[in-house]
Amino acid sequence: IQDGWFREKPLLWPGQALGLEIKKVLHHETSKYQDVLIFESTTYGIVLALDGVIQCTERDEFSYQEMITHLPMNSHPNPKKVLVIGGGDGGVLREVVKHESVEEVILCEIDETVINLSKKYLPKMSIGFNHPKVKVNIGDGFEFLKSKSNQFDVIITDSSDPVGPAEPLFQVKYFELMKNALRPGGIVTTQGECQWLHLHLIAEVQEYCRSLFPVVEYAYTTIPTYPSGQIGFILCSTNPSYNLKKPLRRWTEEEEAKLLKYYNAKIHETAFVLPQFTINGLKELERE
Ligand SMILES: NCCCN[C@H]1CC[C@H](N)CC1
Repeated sequence: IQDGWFREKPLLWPGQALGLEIKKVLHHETSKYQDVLIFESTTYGIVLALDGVIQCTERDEFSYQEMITHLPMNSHPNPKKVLVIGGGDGGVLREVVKHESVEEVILCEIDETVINLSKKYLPKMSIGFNHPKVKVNIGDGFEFLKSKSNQFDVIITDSSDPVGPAEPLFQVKYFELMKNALRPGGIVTTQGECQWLHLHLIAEVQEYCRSLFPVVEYAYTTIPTYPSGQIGFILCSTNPSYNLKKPLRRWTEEEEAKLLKYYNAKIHETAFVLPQFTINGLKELERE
């Protein structure tokens, strides 16, 4: 923070940094795991930053929360039991319970401070915690999964970046644990970083996911306050017949207008359409 601006730490995006003008700093503390900053910006509403990296802003969070949730959920025929790893701001929970089929959603977040501060300062996201179908478990998602098998239809890993507390959530062992925790026909989706910045990481994660799942796809969404204005998702399906790229289920256009601000059945499909540099880049990296 300097002269009234927050400048993002170039954690995994060297040489660039998004700036947001600060109206008021609301809270700043060091939790057990990370530096937690919440400030009111002049143009993006309230902002949550962890270790100097923007996690969500009120103005554009819906893009990420809706896409990371509805891409897998609408690719599954009847998702009843859902697990969210991370997601301490509550935004993904708010989206998961929009699906009638859901009977229970468990959220496993390592840092309780993030949940408590989201409940205090991010009510439009933390509203996700106030639903009867929601159960919260404070702990390490990696450890949580070790004792789970054949339990979930969809697992969503809504994590920060692979530096700091979320680092283990990008390793092959973690994907093996998620696969084991899925019911037959289950689907996994993880925060998959950005095609403008992280093709190496995307190629590496896709490679070991392909050794575990018959279907592995990368999709992305546009979101102004994430590095390079985009964020991707890696989706893995245990059922080879699922074509993740077309929604198996969908809301009507009227329902979409009422329920959603970013996702819809058409954008579900276009999210998987990649620019040539990404197609070429991932192919070259796979050959290495
Ligand atoms: N619900 C919080 C989403 C966190 N997602 C990540 C935050 C940090 C970004 N560099 C990448 C996405």
